[in-house]
Amino acid sequence: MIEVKNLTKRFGKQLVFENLNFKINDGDFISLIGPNGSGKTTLVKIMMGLEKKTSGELKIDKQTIGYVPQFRNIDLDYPLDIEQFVRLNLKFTLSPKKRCEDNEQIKTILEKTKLTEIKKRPLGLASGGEKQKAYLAQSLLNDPRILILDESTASLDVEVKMQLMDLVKELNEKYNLTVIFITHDYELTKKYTSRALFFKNKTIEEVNVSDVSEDMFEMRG
Ligand SMILES: Nc1ncnc2c1ncn2[C@@H]1O[C@H](COP(=O)(O)OP(=O)(O)OP(=O)(O)O)[C@@H](O)[C@H]1O
Repeated sequence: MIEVKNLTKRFGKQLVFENLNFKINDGDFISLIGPNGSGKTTLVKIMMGLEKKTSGELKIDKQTIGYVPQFRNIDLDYPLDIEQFVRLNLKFTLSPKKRCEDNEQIKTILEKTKLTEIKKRPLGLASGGEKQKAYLAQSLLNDPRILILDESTASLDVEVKMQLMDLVKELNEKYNLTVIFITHDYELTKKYTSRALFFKNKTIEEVNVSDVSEDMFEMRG
């Protein structure tokens, strides 16, 4: 569970948000929505221990967070294949036992993310959706209990977005994985998430997913 009490963040004199209060339960599929610059990324950075809070409380197990970034294209001549890319975050080891365990873990993750058949494909030649699946697979190393999708579906075709989200939903349901989905996508919010946290007036309020409307995503200013 993640528990936030009166969480406030300032950058110098700039107040990003104040007095955030919410709980996220294990297995929740949460969308984090709000206009540009409202503090979504800052909040997840604080959750991941990459940014300091100014005040308030945050209870979370930092060891168990996986992170999938926004899609960015990768050069055609990128040297690693999909499997090698997924293995990147493994710690180097000389222990044969640990190597065996790592290989098993990678095999399972490639199966979970439906990448087994294309694991030898050079990442640079993979489609946008396949690249995002490779990032998703990499984020599952070390068996995270919380998965943060930071606009991970942006710039993908509609069908590919849905495929990625179907896969994330499957992981959420099968393994009770908690998912926090930062998004500007109104339709994906409605279709996939069960709770929505909305940044408004420098704080957060929970809204019913059925009440989420397009104007909640509008650009600031
Ligand atoms: N390291 C930093 N130093 C100073 N200001 C920052 C820093 N990081 C973010 N900010 C500011 O904090 C505010 C919130 O930014 P943040 O990236 O969290 O918003 P966001 O809701 O994720 O926006 P977007 O939807 O555009 O990604 C912005 O005004 C931003 O300029």
